[in-house]
Formats: sequence, C-alpha cells, structure tokens
Amino acid sequence: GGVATGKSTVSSVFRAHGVPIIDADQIARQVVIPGTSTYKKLRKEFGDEYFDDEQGGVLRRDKLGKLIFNNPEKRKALNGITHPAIRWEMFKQFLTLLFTGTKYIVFDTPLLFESGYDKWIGTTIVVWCDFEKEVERMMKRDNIPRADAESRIHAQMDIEEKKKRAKIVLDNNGNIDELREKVKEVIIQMEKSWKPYIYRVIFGLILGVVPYYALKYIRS
Ligand SMILES: CC(C)(COP(=O)(O)OP(=O)(O)OC[C@H]1O[C@@H](n2cnc3c(N)ncnc32)[C@H](O)[C@@H]1O)[C@@H](O)C(=O)NCCC(=O)NCCS
Ligand SMILES: Nc1ncnc2c1ncn2[C@@H]1O[C@H](COP(=O)(O)OP(=O)(O)OP(=O)(O)O)[C@@H](O)[C@H]1O
Repeated sequence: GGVATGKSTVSSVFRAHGVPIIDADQIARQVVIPGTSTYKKLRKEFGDEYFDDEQGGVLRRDKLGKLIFNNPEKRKALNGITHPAIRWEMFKQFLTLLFTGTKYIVFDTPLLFESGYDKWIGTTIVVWCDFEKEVERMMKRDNIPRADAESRIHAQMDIEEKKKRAKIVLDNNGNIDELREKVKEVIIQMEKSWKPYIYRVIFGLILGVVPYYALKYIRS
C-alpha cells in the first residue's frame, strides 16, 4: 500500500494470529544505525549535516525525508545505498523463519511493486484508501504539513497501479474495525490454502536438489 494507508494495521491482525511479520520499515531503521556499513555510505553521500552528532551521530530522518521526498535524484541515491542492505536483511529473516514451521510469512513492505519483488510473493495484498484520507491520516499521525504528506505519496507508484497488480485488495476507507474484519477473512483464506506447502516443496527442491547436482557435475 501507499504511505499511511494501513499496512501496519493489517500486519498487526496477522501478528495477533501468530503469523510472523518481516517489516521493511523497521529493517530500514535497523540498517542505518551508527557504525553499520550502510550508515557510513549514507554519511559519505549526504554529508554530516544529515546526522546528529549530539545524539550519537544518528540519522536526522526528518531532514533526509524532506530532501528525498522532493528530489528523485537524491531518492535514487538513498535507495541505491539502503535497499541492498534492506533486501539482504529481509532475506536472512525469511530463511530463519522457514525453519520455524510457520505456514506463511507476511512481508510488510511499502515498495513491493516498485522493487519488482512482487513476483516472488505467493499472495500480494494491497491496502488502500482515498488520497484525501491518506493525506489526513499521515498529517495527523506524523504531525507534518499537507505538502510533505502529498510529496511522500507522489514518491511512490500510483495506488491504482498497485491495486491492478495485487491479488487481494483491501479497501480502508471505512473504520479500523472494518479493516480488521477484512483481514480476518484473508487469514481464513490463507489457513485453507495449499499454496504455502507447494511453495515450500519448490523452494526445498531448489535449496536441496540444485546444489546436489551442481556438486555432482563439478566432481565428474
Ligand atoms: C527517508 C527516511 C530517512 C525518512 O524517515 P521517516 O522516519 O520520516 O519515515 P519512515 O522510514 O517511517 O517511512 C515512512 C514511509 O515513507 C515511505 N518511504 C520511505 N522511504 C521511501 C522511499 N525511498 N521511496 C518511497 N517511499 C518511501 C514508505 O511508505 C514508508 O512506509 C526513511 O524513510 C528512509 O531511510 N528511506 C529509505 C529506505 C526505504 O526505502 N524505506 C522504505 C521501506 S524499504
Ligand atoms: N480505517 C482507519 N480509520 C482511521 N484511521 C486509520 C484507519 N486505518 C489506519 N488509520 C490510522 O492511519 C495511520 C496510518 O496507518 P498505518 O500506520 O497502519 O499505515 P501504514 O501503511 O503502515 O503507514 P506507513 O506507510 O507510514 O508505514 C495510523 O495512525 C492509523 O492508526
């Protein structure tokens, strides 16, 4: 979904049902903590003014946000530095969760379709609301002016395009309880589905059989 359309709210319902969540926004914060290689690259690219040395050198998120949501070139530079680290961390979490026996995993990620990784996801869900509601919810939650909220929305793929690409579309123009009820219906569907087992077999074959034959080929 877009910014502040309700992704975290949707995730919280899955979490309450015991489904593990891989949260891209949370990982994006984790990979930029002072000392990491991503942090060092960011500091080199954007300069000291974007870091608060009085607070241990942490990234000034509001200042960087103001820059990148209004400047596609700078946004590209930021994505080029952060996204490989975010992807790698998400992949590691995914591999770890595969061994926990969970039937399926939720990837809570705002830029799924933009990144093209949607083709690797079994069931894609888009949560959306009208532009005006999205702006108002963001202004209220993040305490930001209208112009900032609008620029964040325009930094992402058009929601109509995301809706076209998604398997399940959740309308969040009503109240939060209505959204939660819709998610519960999705969870019932997922509990009945055989798809996660089929994906596991395919993934297991890729992980097990391909290296086996590769090794056999190398040895011969
Ligand atoms: C620019 C930053 C510092 C602003 O931080 P801030 O705390 O104000 O926002 P936060 O990280 O909570 O993001 C809020 C929402 O903004 C949107 N957003 C964030 N980064 C981007 C981006 N590069 N392009 C488009 N939308 C974005 C997402 O919908 C996200 O859910 C931060 O968003 C960031 O480091 N972005 C780059 C990493 C990224 O792409 N994160 C998105 C998840 S992969
Ligand atoms: N149906 C609703 N009615 C009113 N407020 C809502 C509704 N759904 C969500 N909200 C509120 O809107 C804000 C954004 O919701 P949420 O955090 O779930 O969105 P998000 O898509 O995860 O945001 P982000 O893109 O920033 O990660 C929150 O303050 C949430 O409480």
